[in-house]
Amino acid sequence: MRTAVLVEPHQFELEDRPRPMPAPDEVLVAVRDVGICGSDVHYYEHGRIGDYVVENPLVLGHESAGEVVEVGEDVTTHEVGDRVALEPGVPCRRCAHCKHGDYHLCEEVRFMATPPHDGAFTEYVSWPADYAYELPDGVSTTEGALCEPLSVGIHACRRGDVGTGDTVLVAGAGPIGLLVMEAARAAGATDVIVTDVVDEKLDFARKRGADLAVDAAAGDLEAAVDEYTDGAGVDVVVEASGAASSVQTSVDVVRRGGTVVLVGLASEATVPLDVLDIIDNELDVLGSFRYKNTYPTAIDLLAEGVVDVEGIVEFESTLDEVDDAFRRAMDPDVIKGMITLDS
Ligand SMILES: NC(=O)C1=CN([C@@H]2O[C@H](COP(=O)(O)OP(=O)(O)OC[C@H]3O[C@@H](n4cnc5c(N)ncnc54)[C@H](O)[C@@H]3O)[C@@H](O)[C@H]2O)C=CC1
Ligand SMILES: CC(=O)[C@H](N)C(=O)O
Repeated sequence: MRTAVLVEPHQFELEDRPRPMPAPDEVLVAVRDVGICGSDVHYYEHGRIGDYVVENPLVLGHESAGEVVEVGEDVTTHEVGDRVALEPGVPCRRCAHCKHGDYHLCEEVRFMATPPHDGAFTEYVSWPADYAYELPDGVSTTEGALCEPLSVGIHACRRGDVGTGDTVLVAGAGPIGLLVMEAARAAGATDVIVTDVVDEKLDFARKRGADLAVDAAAGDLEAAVDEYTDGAGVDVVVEASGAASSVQTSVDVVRRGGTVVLVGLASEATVPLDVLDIIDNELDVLGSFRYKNTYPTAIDLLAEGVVDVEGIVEFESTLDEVDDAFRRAMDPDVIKGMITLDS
């Protein structure tokens, strides 16, 4: 099977690898769509993300969906021909976190495209059946692949307890921020303010229904939020830019008693933060890491037409064009690229 392998930064090789055999509890999936995530681009450019270093050739891609072509002997839940979205992180199922229900915090998780685990830029993936979610008619495999970043948005909104009538500020209009916006609307937020520092991203957010889109670099964000909320501040901020300065700004624009959810991975591990602001205003400042139990929700929201994810895809390429696709995805103005396969 054709597989795009990152052999060193900025260099993919298309290899012919043996097709995997499904284990008894797995399904073999012919991959149809794989999103290019910011983390894939980061590994492509730098060969590492923090402590995760690409020491051996790695298959990238963790936002994937496809069609079941074979089922393991113990699998009773799936049939050949089912279209499925693959949840890319499979936990150990035995540790305290797994037993507590926080399987996304499992330290033994096997997460696609995170060294040393291969991802989905390949023709076939064999994956545990219970992490392969059937897509109903009407939900495309492109949407199935985008259940992954949508899940990040759903989990962040659950962490922030976003609810009916809330005003939510989303910092960063990349794919994650835009899908946080979708998840916040689905959770009942009536007002969504989006910030970015790139005009094209702000325009894109406006076109996708942001009530207010503000340039965070222009220096008047707090005033803009004050004006929009009559001085109250927003109920929830979801920080999805990863910009260090945006962490303090998030604390500045949330209302007293409100919640700040940190999703963006700040490039500097320590960021300045006025702790008195947090105490005096009794803020909840929470981390949000990946997701748990979100795929069924994401698929329901897509089936009901409550969220739009395909609208963030700006280009599609084939596996043979993976190098070009990654070069294109490196453009800061581009939101999302997809690799499509037709094996
Ligand atoms: N916690 C988690 O589980 C996950 C975290 N992430 C992180 O979430 C962040 C967002 O991911 P993507 O949307 O893929 O990244 P992205 O880089 O495509 O989007 C970030 C956006 O923030 C904008 N930005 C930069 N500085 C800003 C500022 N000061 N204020 C407002 N916006 C600003 C950029 O122009 C860009 O549009 C990244 O840091 C990523 O590593 C991504 C997936 C999962
Ligand atoms: C941080 C990322 O972008 C990636 N989706 C991951 O969950 O590791």
